[in-house]
Amino acid sequence: MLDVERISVDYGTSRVLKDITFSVEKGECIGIIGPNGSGKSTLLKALSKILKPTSGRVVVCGRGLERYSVKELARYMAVVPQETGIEFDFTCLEIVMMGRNPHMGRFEVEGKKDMDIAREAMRLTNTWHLRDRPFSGISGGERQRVIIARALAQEPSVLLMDEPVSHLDINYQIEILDLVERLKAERSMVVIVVFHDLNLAARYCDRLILLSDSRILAAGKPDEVLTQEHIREAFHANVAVRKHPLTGYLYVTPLNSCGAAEPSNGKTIHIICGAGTGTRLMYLLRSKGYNVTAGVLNVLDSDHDTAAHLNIRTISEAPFSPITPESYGQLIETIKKADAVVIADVPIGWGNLKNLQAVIEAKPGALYIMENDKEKRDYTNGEATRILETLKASGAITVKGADELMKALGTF
Ligand SMILES: Nc1ncnc2c1ncn2[C@@H]1O[C@H](COP(=O)(O)OP(=O)(O)OP(=O)(O)O)[C@@H](O)[C@H]1O
Repeated sequence: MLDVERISVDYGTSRVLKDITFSVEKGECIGIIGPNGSGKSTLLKALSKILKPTSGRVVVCGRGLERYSVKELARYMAVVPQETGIEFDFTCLEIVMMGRNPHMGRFEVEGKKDMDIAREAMRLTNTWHLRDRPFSGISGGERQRVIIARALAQEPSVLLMDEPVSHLDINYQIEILDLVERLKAERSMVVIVVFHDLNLAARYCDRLILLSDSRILAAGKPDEVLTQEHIREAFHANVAVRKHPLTGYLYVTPLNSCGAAEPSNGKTIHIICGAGTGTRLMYLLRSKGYNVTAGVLNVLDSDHDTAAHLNIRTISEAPFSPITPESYGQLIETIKKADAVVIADVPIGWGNLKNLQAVIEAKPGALYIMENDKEKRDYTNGEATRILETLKASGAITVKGADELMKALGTF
């Protein structure tokens, strides 16, 4: 449907896009992502004939872009630009009706069918109530929706959008992107969208193209492209990438430099945690420059996942498996080397009992036990509770939550 064949674009002597190649099928949504200045808008301009590539070509419906007149192309392709550049005082309905121009003959005036299509486009984008308002007198978000309505009124097979929801509030972001997703499926449209928001890109795009340094750094399904490594390379940013527990879509959380930075304050803290009890703690400790170790943790435990994201050395066990003697031995050694040990607010079941026994055996120099106010159920017939009480009696400091622990460590 749309093929991009080795296009390169220069502005003067500077090459902004190098050898870009990809294809898009009907009913597919492709997200173009990348850091500022990586050439996303330039790529959309090259795809829509606003700009002629220095080399390579774009093929739409089996025909080279150069063989389309502007009007002809507009019957296939609609563009929602970043800036509209409309300065004259048209009403919003007039703006949307402009989307019908490519479908009309030279001396034809718009008829009932055109009006019906424009009205429907305005209804879908919730802009019909703005129809008589001057385009220059409405808000940025309203304008963006009117421009999207104009694009829909073109009834395009290919829809190109440059940051279409950047001015929209959260409700309209979702409403417009849901609408585009629906129309893409119903009308078998090709949709290509430039996104700055990586989470929206992951949610709405079938495939992503990550631009960096004028070339395609990665292309594929969102989980193939949105990896920690790719994001670090393209954006120089440290992020955590996970599946959202509610939606199942990937989401990207920026972290500060803690995951990448080398530990800097010379102190090592070992954390005994599990089921998310250590997540915030690991993050806080790493961001304050501590060398952090963790475990024993089962692979698939959310704390294990966090430790991996933050480059925290972890003693790992297979999913749902008990602690082996080897891991237990490693844990004893690790605790002995640490300046302090923190027992996070762990669920006290058989899985963690050996971790607690290791603390008794290894006798850490400093020990902090995190607890909340809730009464905790002990699934070990009281054995884990007895260990915790023994540890408290022998000088462990009890703290409530990660923030209080950080304060306590300030004096450590
Ligand atoms: N008309 C122009 N003349 C010269 N250089 C340009 C022109 N337009 C863009 N550039 C440069 O080309 C590079 C790519 O710009 P482009 O707008 O395509 O990037 P982008 O990825 O869309 O950026 P952003 O995320 O900031 O919107 C930038 O370095 C930009 O300064």
